[in-house]
Amino acid sequence: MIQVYNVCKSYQKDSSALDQINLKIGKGEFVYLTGSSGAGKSTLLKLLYGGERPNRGQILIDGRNLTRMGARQLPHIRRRLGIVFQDFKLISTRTVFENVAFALEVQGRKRFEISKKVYAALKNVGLEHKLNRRPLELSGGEQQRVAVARALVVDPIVLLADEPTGNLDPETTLELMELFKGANARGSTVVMATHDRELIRRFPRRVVTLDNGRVVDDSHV
Ligand SMILES: Nc1ncnc2c1ncn2[C@@H]1O[C@H](COP(=O)(O)OP(=O)(O)OP(=O)(O)O)[C@@H](O)[C@H]1O
Repeated sequence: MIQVYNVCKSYQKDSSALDQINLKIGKGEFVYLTGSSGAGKSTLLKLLYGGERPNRGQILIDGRNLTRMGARQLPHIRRRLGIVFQDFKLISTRTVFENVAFALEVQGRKRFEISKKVYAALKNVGLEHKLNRRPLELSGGEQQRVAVARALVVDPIVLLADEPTGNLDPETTLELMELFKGANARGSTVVMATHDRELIRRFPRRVVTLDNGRVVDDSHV
């Protein structure tokens, strides 16, 4: 589902965020990306959804080469991905409902279907009673759950999540992991960046460890 070949990324001339990354992630896998702060986890996720472009190398998602796609083609593949950003990226002028609905509107889904799916996605994260609120009226953890609902509502082929449990209490973290496991069981390939060793211990899966922009370990725990 995800193929990364010899990928290098530098933001500045003399330092590299990612150096010669090679990675294959099969359809339906659940992979943690881990490593210390600055190791390159967010950068790798950004490359996987086309938010940044590599300086060298190729990235294929579902057989399609992201690195060869122009600005016009990229949104087509992105619509099939679910992305949970580290800073949520919710639209502050829109309600919770509208934020989640947006992902389906760009797919051209019918109104009735959108309402049904958005309500179900918000119920899934326990926020159906806040659908008319705006993001800034919610706590950090609630905003994160809206971001998760928005990512899952499209039944993504790939779910990319950057520290999705960062602002959550232990109980909500477990609930979120159940949501991710559910999406994975329904066929989404999951790649999740996390620092949380305890989480990995509780839900053991494949772990790719980055250090200084390189893959230093790739194992199943
Ligand atoms: N927009 C940017 N401009 C310049 N350098 C950047 C930029 N984004 C990241 N970097 C650098 O790239 C390297 C990798 O950063 P990245 O954010 O991918 O790490 P990370 O493993 O996700 O860290 P964290 O766990 O703290 O989120 C770091 O050295 C960082 O300073």
